[in-house]
Amino acid sequence: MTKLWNAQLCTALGRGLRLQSTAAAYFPSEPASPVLKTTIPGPKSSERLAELGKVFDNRAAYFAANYYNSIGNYIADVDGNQYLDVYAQIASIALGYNNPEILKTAKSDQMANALANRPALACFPSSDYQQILEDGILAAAPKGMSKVWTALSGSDANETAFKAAFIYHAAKKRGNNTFSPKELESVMQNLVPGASDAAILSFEKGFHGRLFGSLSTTRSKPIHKLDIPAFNWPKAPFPSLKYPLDQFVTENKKEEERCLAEFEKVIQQWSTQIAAIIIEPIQSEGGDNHASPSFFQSLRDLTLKYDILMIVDEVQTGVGASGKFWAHEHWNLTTPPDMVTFSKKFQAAGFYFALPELQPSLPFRQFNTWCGDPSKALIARTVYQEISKYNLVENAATTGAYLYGKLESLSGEYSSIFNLRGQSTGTFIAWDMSSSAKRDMFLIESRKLGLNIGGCGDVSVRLRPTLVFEEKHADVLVDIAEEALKRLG
Ligand SMILES: O=C(O)CCC(=O)C(=O)O
Ligand SMILES: NCCCC(=O)O
Repeated sequence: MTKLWNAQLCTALGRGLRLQSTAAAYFPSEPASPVLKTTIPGPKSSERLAELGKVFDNRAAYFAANYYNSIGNYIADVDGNQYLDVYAQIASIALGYNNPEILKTAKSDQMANALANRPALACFPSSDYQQILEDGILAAAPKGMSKVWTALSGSDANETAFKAAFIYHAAKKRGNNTFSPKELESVMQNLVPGASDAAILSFEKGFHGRLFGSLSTTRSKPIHKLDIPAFNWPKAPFPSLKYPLDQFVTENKKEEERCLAEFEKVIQQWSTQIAAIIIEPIQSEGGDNHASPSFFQSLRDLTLKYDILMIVDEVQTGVGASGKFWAHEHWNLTTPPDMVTFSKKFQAAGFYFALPELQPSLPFRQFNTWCGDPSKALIARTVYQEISKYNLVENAATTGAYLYGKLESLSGEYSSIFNLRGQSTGTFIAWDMSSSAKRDMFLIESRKLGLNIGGCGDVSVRLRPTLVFEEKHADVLVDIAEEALKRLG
């Protein structure tokens, strides 16, 4: 009895301690608050950026970082300043800077071997690649998916998913694996029937990358797309919800119904086959736009009705920050999506799938020299294992709920921040400000106060901290945000 009680107490304490102190356990010397040694940007940062700018376009740079001195949730710059980082390399640092377990993996023999002898994976895979995948990327696979194709970036993950969708539909139409002479000849002229005129449908304000195919599905900002040739592919509206959600239930339901009706109309009227739709669970670059689980369920139903594949782009939402490992788990779909793409916090990129037919009938069709990178798959394995060991998805959910509560109070006090969103999506929280200029000023003032924070859409501020972001970090974030708001007046 005593033994059992002790065991239960230890488990409960261990869990509590883990939830409270993972950052402290990993990073005993993480600062308690930002360290500011110079004005921001500091003189060395400006000098470094000016030098780098002579050979590399760094006009988007915020400051010159010092990654040796960055630790946990704090990023350092070359002037010795340390900022609480709630942008985390555009949502891409899962376990904090210089995480000891990531460093251990980085310094392992297996990593050295993978880096020194980078394989052309499809032709010469190493004997341990399956195990690396099974213990990491595949162990994390969304429900219903047991296969993966690894890629090089989020854009590449999406584009390889598009290719799988086109090849899948063409094979289905053809009914066999024999290509006609006309197909073989026309494809070399970039013409149908060898080249496909099928399309990928995406949503207004969606962001799916910047390569040629993925850019055609990106609809967030004109500046990304200007001057680049684009496919003539369809788009459908994404709901524009009103906040707070509980005050606009009827309006928001109507808005989602409008978007679904429009979506179905686009499908019915499009003149060529729509091979797949691609959608983010929370549109990120385009402004942190949310929709309800029932909206996504209805989309899924419509894709099944019209024999269109559903690709869920979890490049930014995946790997824990939404309070679920995969954000689409919030929807409880009756039928899983056909493909789920990933990158960012996993460092490795690619797409998961279930249907065996999403693998082309022949090799060298879905192919390039690298087909991913075992060194990144090793990092993904450590990311997954550490997330599991320390319940970091749960940490994102509970810290997010705490942070949301504090921000809700702040938005009650300061009318300059509104449309707070992300109430039950972990630390995936955002809000709007009255104009782009105001939002940009807020980001700059926050940085001057030691908070590295990012924007999205035209007027939104988005939070993308690591998975080892805890309540003590949330307190620092909210204090600085309040001070920045006061300074803006
Ligand atoms: O800002 C984002 O959400 C996406 C970042 C990115 O991949 C890009 O801008 O190309
Ligand atoms: N989508 C680009 C994000 C870069 C930035 O504004 O920080």
